[in-house]
Amino acid sequence: MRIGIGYDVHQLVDNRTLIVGGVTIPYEKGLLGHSDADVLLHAIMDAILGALGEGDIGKHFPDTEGQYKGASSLSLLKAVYSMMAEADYEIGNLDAVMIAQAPKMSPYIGLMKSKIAAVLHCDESCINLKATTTEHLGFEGRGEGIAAQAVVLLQNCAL
Ligand SMILES: Nc1ccn([C@@H]2O[C@H](COP(=O)(O)O)[C@@H](O)[C@H]2O)c(=O)n1
Ligand SMILES: C[C@@]1(CO)OP(=O)(O)OP(=O)(O)OC[C@H]1O
Repeated sequence: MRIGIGYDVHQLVDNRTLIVGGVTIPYEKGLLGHSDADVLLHAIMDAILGALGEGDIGKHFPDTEGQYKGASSLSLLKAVYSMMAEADYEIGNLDAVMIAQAPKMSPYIGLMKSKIAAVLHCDESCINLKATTTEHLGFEGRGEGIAAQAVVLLQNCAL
């Protein structure tokens, strides 16, 4: 078994679509990034890459490369899943938290879980997603950005 953690932050700005956990969420702002800036999927990918001892998403999908401009983070997650499967690992369980004053994430968590489970070829019961505000404290609390943290346990499926 191998464990990994991931953490990511993206700024909330005007004129961007808000995509979190592979789901488009109606909101007045969206996250800024080279890719679609899906902060939750970025934290999950970093956790998986960490567990594999493979660095982070910046190493595999550099933001200096045009091919990742506007990239769907679900497609990047598919590439991370391929690395994981190639190394004979499967998801044991994954736990993640989104830190956002707004919007309310709970209505979208079911759909996020189904999209992530489909890409990672695991049962939805292996994935736990949650959200918290910071009670208006800090950059998340001021609505300037959204953060996400993830922890993943990988199991060796060749054993
Ligand atoms: N962006 C968010 C933040 C929170 N939630 C849900 O609300 C609950 C209460 O949040 P607190 O920060 O006041 O603890 C939290 O447990 C989440 O279920 C949310 O959906 N979206
Ligand atoms: C996802 C990548 C893809 O170029 O770009 P960003 O959307 O800017 O996201 P970040 O969390 O800064 O990670 C770096 C890159 O891998």
